[in-house]
Order: sequence, then structure tokens, then C-alpha cells
Amino acid sequence: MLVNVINQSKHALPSYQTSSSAGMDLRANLEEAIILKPLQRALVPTGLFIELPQGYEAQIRPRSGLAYKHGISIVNSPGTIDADYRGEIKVLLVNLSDQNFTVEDGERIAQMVVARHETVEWQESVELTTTERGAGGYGSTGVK
Ligand SMILES: O=c1ccn([C@H]2C[C@H](O)[C@@H](COP(=O)(O)OP(=O)(O)OP(=O)(O)O)O2)c(=O)[nH]1
Ligand SMILES: [Mg+2]
Repeated sequence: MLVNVINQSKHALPSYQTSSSAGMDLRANLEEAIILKPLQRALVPTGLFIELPQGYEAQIRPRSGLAYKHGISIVNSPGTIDADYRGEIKVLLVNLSDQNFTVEDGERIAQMVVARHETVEWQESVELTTTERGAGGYGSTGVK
């Protein structure tokens, strides 16, 4: 799909790393590096502005390598970019490790997956259909 984008960053547009990747890696666009102390969070700019077609959203997800090696995650994971959002895409990183982590300019900090979504219209009802699960949840199907 074609998506309008304005790239005000110093870096190339995000791209898929392999032909069947679901996500495109997003790079930090920084004047200077950010040092994240343990449990500290920061809203990291990307310099990207996009215009998604109606009925689509972009999800901002953590990168597993950063999470595994450095404990870097995203506070609001997955972040949601609405189709009508025209501001800069930012990534809310958090350092879940016990050591400082430096976010460098140009570093791949997250990945963005574009997905379709439905728009719900409520149909108010007095009862719902009966199912095998019923109201069971939170581990109701087994001890572990
Ligand atoms: O990780 C994120 C999450 C959101 N946004 C932008 C795009 C999104 O369309 C907008 C609003 O996000 P959200 O609805 O999650 O935030 P909110 O706290 O509900 O704010 P608002 O009242 O503006 O909707 O902020 C980002 O740039 N990065
Ligand atoms: Mg909102």
C-alpha cells in the first residue's frame, strides 16, 4: 500500500529488513544521545509524519534484540498511531534493565506494523449468546 510520509529526520525512511518482515524498524532522530537510567522512560522522536488511509493503524512495538540484550521496551506497547494523526511519530522507550542504556541518534529503537482495524457500532443487547467458555477466564482452563 502507498502511504504519504514526511521525513524530517536525518535518516532514510524506515524499510523492511527482509522481504516478509511485518515491521519496519524506526530510528531515533536525536540532536544528542539520550541516557536512560534504570526504569527511566523517554519519548524518543523519529522525525516521521505519516498519513494512513482510513481503516488502518500503525502499531509501535519493541524490538526483541534490544529487549533481550538491554531490557529496552516500550511503556505503552503496542503504541497506536491513528489514521488521523498528523504529528510526529514518537516512541515511548523504557529501560527495564539495571544498567544505563544510551539511545544513539540513528539507532533502530522500535518497529512499526501497519494493520487494518474495524470501526465498531454498538448494538445494545439484554443477553449474549451461550458458549462453552462462558465467563471463564484468567486461567480457568487449567492449573497452569
Ligand atoms: O507510541 C505512540 C503512541 C501514540 N502516538 C501518537 C499517535 C496517536 O494517534 C496519538 C494518540 O495516541 P493515544 O491515543 O495512544 O494517546 P492518548 O493518551 O489517548 O492521547 P489522545 O488523547 O491524544 O488520543 O499519539 C505516538 O506518536 N506514539
Ligand atoms: Mg487516544
